[in-house]
Amino acid sequence: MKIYSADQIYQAINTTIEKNKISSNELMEFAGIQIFNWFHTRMQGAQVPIHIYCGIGNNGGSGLVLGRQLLQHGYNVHTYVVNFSDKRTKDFLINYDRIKEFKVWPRLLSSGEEFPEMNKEDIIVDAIFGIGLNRETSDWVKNLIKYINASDAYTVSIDVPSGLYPNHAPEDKEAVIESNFTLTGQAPKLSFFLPETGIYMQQWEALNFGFDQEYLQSIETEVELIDKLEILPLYVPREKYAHKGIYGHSLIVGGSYGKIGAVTLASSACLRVGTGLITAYIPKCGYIILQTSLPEAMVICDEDEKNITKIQYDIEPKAIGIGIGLGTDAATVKALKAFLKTNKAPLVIDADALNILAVNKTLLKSVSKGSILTPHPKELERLIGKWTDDFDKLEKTKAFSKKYNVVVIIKGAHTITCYADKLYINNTGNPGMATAGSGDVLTGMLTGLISQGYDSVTAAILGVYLHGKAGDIALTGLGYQALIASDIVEHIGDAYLDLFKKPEEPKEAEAPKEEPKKRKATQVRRKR
Ligand SMILES: NC(=O)C1=CN([C@@H]2O[C@H](COP(=O)(O)OP(=O)(O)OC[C@H]3O[C@@H](n4cnc5c(N)ncnc54)[C@H](OP(=O)(O)O)[C@@H]3O)[C@@H](O)[C@H]2O)[C@@H](O)CC1
Ligand SMILES: Nc1ncnc2c1ncn2[C@@H]1O[C@H](COP(=O)(O)OP(=O)(O)O)[C@@H](O)[C@H]1O
Ligand SMILES: [K+]
Repeated sequence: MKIYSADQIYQAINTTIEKNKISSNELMEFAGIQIFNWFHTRMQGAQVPIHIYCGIGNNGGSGLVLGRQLLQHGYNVHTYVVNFSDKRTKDFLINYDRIKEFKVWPRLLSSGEEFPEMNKEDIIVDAIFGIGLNRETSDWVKNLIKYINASDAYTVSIDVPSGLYPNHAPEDKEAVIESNFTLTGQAPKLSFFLPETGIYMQQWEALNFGFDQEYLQSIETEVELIDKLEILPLYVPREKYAHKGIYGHSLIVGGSYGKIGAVTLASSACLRVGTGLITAYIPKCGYIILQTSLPEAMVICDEDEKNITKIQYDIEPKAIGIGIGLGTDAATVKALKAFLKTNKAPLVIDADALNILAVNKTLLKSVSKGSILTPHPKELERLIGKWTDDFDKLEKTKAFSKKYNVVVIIKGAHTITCYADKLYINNTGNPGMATAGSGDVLTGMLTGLISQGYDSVTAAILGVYLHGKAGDIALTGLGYQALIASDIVEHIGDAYLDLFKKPEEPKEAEAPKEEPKKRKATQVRRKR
């Protein structure tokens, strides 16, 4: 799914209006009705008080359309206008007038006013700011946002949690709505997926706001969200007459005394993802461990007992995963330097190999074409330096990727694959994967995918997706705490099989039950 910038969304709104010869207000009405339908399907007429906070721009206008629709259908609605400016938009004003048809006069909130009384069982709709936010909010609006956050009532934001910019970091972390559910127009925004800004919402859903589809499809975006739909065209099926030689010989270089398990995990993941052959290059101390725990793997031993001191072999690997469990012994650093100068095979560089590169940056020039770097946040910082916020981190990573012509995978809850100016945000995976060795599994998978012939960008996008999906499937029956890295390996097959499962049919709206929906909503609510 494409992720549009705020400018691109405004362009889409303007194009939709011009091309389809509709007014901006008609488009807002359409969006407001979609939001109303979302509520109506879930609430089925329940008389829970709904407090709608509307700004004076078009986000607020959409809130007023929702308010009018809810009133028309007999809901218990309280509307407020957050009067942060006297520059009200035309469509806000049209809808401000129209809600009065229902003999409802929204309460005006401005500096110095008491904030409305609310109960924690109520529902709040946040339509204060949308993507038009362009500067820090005034103190009283910030206080209102803090008041809403402290209310403990279920909060649904329209388009974005107010105070959150789609494409850069908020100046003040307290001046952002903590939303339980964000109903976003057409496609999610970049800030929904970054660790510092994604925390402002628990869930989101993209609603059809009626923007011109043809135009949306024609826009090139820098950012894409990766789900099954994006993955299916990347998958290459196996040939009937295939033999193991076709799917490549992978080499995993790593391990040191006490860290042979990392190589075992990566090698088994590499096999499970489909490599034809696998060899592990390890220090002598790992020989029996590896041959016993993974009989499918071949092993080449370094002459040293505990560390890798020379990377030499007589095989021709199609891809090499390097760095896991490697350590940073002086002899290992020397071996890595010598190896990088002669190696031509694409690399998947992880863990200590990244740390060695970070303190010997000139070595980055010797990294072979088509290589992938897989840093977790600390390793990334060592490579690209400190960043001011997550958006700055992305810019620095892009610059790094371009400078050294490498794919960089920024590991995290939403792992991001960066190649030059493009960012691919992964949407599988779960916090159960924050466990020792899960990164080693990813390294093995990526190596195995390149060996099978996927180019490095495709291998990165596909590998990260399958890794997360395997973790998600493993989670069932295990739970977050018990999931360990070997479980991810064991479910790689299921992650492949899941690609070909039909998507679940959308469930019909449930008939209203005695228990009102809002109870359910309050029970699952977890504000920070
Ligand atoms: N037909 C349509 O157009 C549709 C629009 N839709 C909806 O419109 C939303 C975008 O609307 P929007 O452009 O009016 O911006 P919005 O976020 O409501 O902000 C209002 C204005 O506030 C101002 N301002 C900014 N920062 C400020 C600050 N810190 N403190 C005080 N004032 C501040 C700034 O104006 P300024 O003062 O800079 O001139 C800004 O323009 C979008 O998110 C979606 O929900 C959908 O319903 C689909 C149909
Ligand atoms: N909260 C999370 N949600 C989804 N995936 C996660 C989460 N935390 C970690 N992961 C994934 O687990 C892996 C951890 O990698 P890494 O930190 O290198 O682990 P290790 O060094 O122990 O192998 C990454 O692929 C990362 O994306
Ligand atoms: K909002």
